[in-house]
Amino acid sequence: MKKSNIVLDKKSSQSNNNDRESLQFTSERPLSNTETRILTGVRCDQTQGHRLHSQELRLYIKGASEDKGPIRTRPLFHSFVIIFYRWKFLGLAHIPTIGPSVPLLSYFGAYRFVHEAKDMLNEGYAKYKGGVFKIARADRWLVIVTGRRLIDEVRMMPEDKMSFRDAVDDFFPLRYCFGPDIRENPFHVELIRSQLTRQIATMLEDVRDEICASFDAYIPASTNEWLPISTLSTFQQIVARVSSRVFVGLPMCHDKDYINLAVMHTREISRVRQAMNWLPQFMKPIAAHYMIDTKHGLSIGMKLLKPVIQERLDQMHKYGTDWPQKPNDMLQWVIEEITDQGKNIDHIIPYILFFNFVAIHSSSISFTHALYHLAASPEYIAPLREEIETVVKQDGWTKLAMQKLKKVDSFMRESQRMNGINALSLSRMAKKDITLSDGTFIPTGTVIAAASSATHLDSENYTDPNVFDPWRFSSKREEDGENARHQFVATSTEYIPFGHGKHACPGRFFAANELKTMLAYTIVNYDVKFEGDIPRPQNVWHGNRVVPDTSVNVLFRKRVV
Ligand code: HEM
Repeated sequence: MKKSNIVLDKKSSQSNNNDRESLQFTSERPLSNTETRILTGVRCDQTQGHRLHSQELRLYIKGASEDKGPIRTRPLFHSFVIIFYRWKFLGLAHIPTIGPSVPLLSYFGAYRFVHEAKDMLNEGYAKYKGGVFKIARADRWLVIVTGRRLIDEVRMMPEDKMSFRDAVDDFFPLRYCFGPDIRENPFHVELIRSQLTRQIATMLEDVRDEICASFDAYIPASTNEWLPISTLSTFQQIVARVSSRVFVGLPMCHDKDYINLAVMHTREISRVRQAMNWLPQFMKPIAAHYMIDTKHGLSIGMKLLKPVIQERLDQMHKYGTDWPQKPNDMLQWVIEEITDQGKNIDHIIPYILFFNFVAIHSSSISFTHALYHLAASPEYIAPLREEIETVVKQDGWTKLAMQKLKKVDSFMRESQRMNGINALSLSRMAKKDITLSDGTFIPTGTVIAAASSATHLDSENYTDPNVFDPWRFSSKREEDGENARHQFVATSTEYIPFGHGKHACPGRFFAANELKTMLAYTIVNYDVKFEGDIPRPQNVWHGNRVVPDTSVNVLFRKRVV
């Protein structure tokens, strides 16, 4: 049953000689015993803003306790209630649970979520679509919102009501991995949103150049033999190099130690993040201290990048804001911002490592997902080749050409719909008590997320949702007025692999151009198929993360033109 928010009116307050205080409240609606206990144990102190002796706290809450007399809490019971409910339930008992909801047994639910997240999310979606359900994680409950209306509602909520940053911090404590700057001084989001996105057209030639060089280096295929490639690890390296061309420029993007740092640091952080999800909040700082060697990553980054940064600072000192051959990359933009803020160069490295982290994993997984569809169904190659060759002949490898590649765009979008990188999206933490439009009460501190995989496989949103239809979106784009809505980068309440709303991925415009160029390059230069001609292997779920099965190889052969 969904419960609305509770509004309490203070009726009277009395002090006696023993410094005891008794308060009387009335509530708008009858309360359950659980709610009464939560209020008795936790909330009243905060609501009134002054300290009360809990064992003397007398609450008369209309409906719940009027026939039983005042509720008296005892210190031990009080502490138990605080720990038990604040930590585990946080007033979420009214939200249906997938898996056991009894406090200690909920750990089994958390364990099950690691191995069977797909089944649990599908079950919750099928039962409560249009509403919410909750799933246990070892460290807290996660409330899952479903349906277009609630997704739209979450996307529109301002940061002071539903915080994206606090949710990210909860899922993944950025400060332990990158230091405090990313959280406290998040100028990088605007930098990606404006500078990087605006410069895509200028940068695409470098991107394509780096794609050619890194494919040659990592996929040395010939025309007469099939070369097996372990796709995800290979494309982590390729994406690291291609992105680094834009993030730190030449020659650093060719430096093996730097690329190694970019890939390994990203992998390490993902590994730690998974492990940390098993720990209660209060243990995370302690665990982070032992599990994450932040300083090591930052100090290697500093060792490698310091000479480059110093050289650029010298140029800035000599020439001011512009000089011949001034680098046009993210490192330069971060240096300028940090020097404008009057900070020293130690503050630059965390941002560069963070860019690697957000870009490399997400893009290499997304690319591998799409490549698996291509390898499983080589019949898609001919129409894609035809489109690419026609467009590139006319417009070269430009941003305009990428815009015109509607089939390639549709292929990527469809792959992202069916696979994605995460079964959850739009994570937020409630900063205030909120009642959603379906009547569900979400108490302060609750972490919520939208069920993205289930949304993408809902037949109300997509016809034959479980079928990979590479031209699903390019066909729609042919219809009047539908062109923009079905592009790879377009988000909506039915399409949330990049999130939706204010915090939708700011890097998606760059990512889409990079991934489309990589896919188009693969298609015109190689034939691909699975080793053993197997069908596309099922994705592997690690909790809510969705990755391609890395136990299979894709075979590459240089195309005979
Ligand atoms: C295919 C590749 C990518 C995918 C699937 C992806 C997905 C996402 C998602 C789901 C979010 C959270 C949105 C939300 O919960 O509302 C996000 C946020 C973010 N992404 Fe991406 N991303 C990708 C590539 C990139 C790249 C290449 C960059 C940087 C150049 C980037 C930078 C960011 C940043 C900075 C945020 C946080 C935004 C904020 O703080 O408001 N992403 N991304």
